[in-house]
Amino acid sequence: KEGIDCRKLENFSSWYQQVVIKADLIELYDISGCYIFRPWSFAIWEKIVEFFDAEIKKLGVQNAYFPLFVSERRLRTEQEHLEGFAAEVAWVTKSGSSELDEPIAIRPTSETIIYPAMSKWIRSHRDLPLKLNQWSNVVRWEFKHPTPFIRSREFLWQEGHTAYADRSEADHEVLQILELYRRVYEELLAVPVIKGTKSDRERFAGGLYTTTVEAFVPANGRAVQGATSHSLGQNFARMFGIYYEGKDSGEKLMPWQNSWGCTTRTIGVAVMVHGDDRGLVLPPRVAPLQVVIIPIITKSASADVISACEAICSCLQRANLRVKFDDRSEKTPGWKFNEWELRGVPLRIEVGPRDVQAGTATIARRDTMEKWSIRVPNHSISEEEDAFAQEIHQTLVRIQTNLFERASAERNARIRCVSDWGTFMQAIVQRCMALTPWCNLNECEERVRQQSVQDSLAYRERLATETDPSATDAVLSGAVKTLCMPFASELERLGLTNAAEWEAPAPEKQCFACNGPARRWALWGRSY
Ligand SMILES: O=C1CCCN[C@@H]1CCCn1cnc2cc(F)c(F)cc2c1=O
Ligand SMILES: [Mg+2]
Repeated sequence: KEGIDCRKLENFSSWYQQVVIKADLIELYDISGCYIFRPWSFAIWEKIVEFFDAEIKKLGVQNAYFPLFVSERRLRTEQEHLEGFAAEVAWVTKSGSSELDEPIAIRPTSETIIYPAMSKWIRSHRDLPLKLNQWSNVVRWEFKHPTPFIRSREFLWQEGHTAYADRSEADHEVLQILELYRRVYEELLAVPVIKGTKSDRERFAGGLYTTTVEAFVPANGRAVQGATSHSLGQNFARMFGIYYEGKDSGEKLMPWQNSWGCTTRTIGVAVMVHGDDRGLVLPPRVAPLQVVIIPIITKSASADVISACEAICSCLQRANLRVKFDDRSEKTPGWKFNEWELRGVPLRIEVGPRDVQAGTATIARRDTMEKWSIRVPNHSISEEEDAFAQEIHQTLVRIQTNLFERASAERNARIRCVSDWGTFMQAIVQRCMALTPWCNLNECEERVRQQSVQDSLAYRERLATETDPSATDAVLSGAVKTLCMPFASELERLGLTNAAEWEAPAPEKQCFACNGPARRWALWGRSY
């Protein structure tokens, strides 16, 4: 199959649609917004699940499974929380040719399914803390343009739902889970994220506060919400009648609840951040295949080359690396090089006749496209085999680190600290994120959203007249919104050293948009 026929930085959306198909991550499907997860992407999700599931079990979370369906009555338990989402709910109204008496919703999230059960299970303080998680699919009938992995009408996720007697324990868990989400992105997917709190406008309205990890796609200048961890306070306990008997007095108390979710959007973010014009670039930690071995066969020396490849393959398999010997005789080495580069395999080992004579092989890194010669072990000496496997493992670690450092440098270069509207809009039209002193008022955020749309349209017009019309499609569409209010520690981690004022802007600081008193530092950007 042919490679990607456009450049990532020239036509990002076409590049992305081609990569997800040609790297065998997904197959298209005849229902809009729905995609088939082929093994190459499902294996990545499995790595994320394996890591996160093990970590939440260390925190005492138990997995359970709740029904896919929820009655209309039950879904409407929480009116205001639903009203904003009603258009996204998918309903079953028939079975066979007969209408159902009552329409049944397909879960878009499971609060209204889980919390009535929780109110039965939580009676005494001894029933707390209750910590449940569900791995499942959910359906949200989005109307915005679908994007594989990033925005789809069905996606896979985990949703955690916990209840605590002690508020501080609940608050602590919110941040523990957020740290796990950071690790999923930064340690598994090599994608840098920024932790912070959502503004009043962006948070989960049914809860108390929302924390988030925010990613960024330099190639198109858009931020992506990576995963969210909410404190619900006692709001849902009140709504669903979840009470328990206090320890000393028999009084009825409400637990403090959290909910947290991470979805298959993770896969799309990694594709967008690391991919290049040759296709997918996979972080070794989640790569379904870490090393592919390719024989360079000539008439004469084929048997020796094949056995040399097989020996290398079994040596690396014994070292628990995910390795494949591509011995297909009907494909040329060149074809195989392109295929495995397109699919993002981190390392390639080539073995030709001269290598067999010299006891060497050629190794090629997918992230830097560097190629060099290495010594292969004498396969009867186990120390040499161990050393070889160790060397390959070290190289994979270097690739993982390089991907994270490269993505971090690119992301950091796209954060502008600004304190007035002009430089704010300049940052935005230059496809950057903007860190600003902000009043933290809802109506101010609303005005920034509206004004930013107008200003970038005006900017687009000016561009169209002054320069070539094509320059205008460089100006992103869509409103600017707050991505998060970064934790002070995050701003230090970003190397923004004047941390002293990061806890809160100095009192004389004014909001960049309305000049009112600045109370927070806010990170803004265009997002998915
Ligand atoms: O984000 C999470 C983490 C996992 C558990 N749920 C929370 C809040 C989900 C917020 N949300 C998000 N989207 C929704 C879409 C709907 F169609 C709908 F009926 C409800 C919702 C909805 O409540
Ligand atoms: Mg939504």
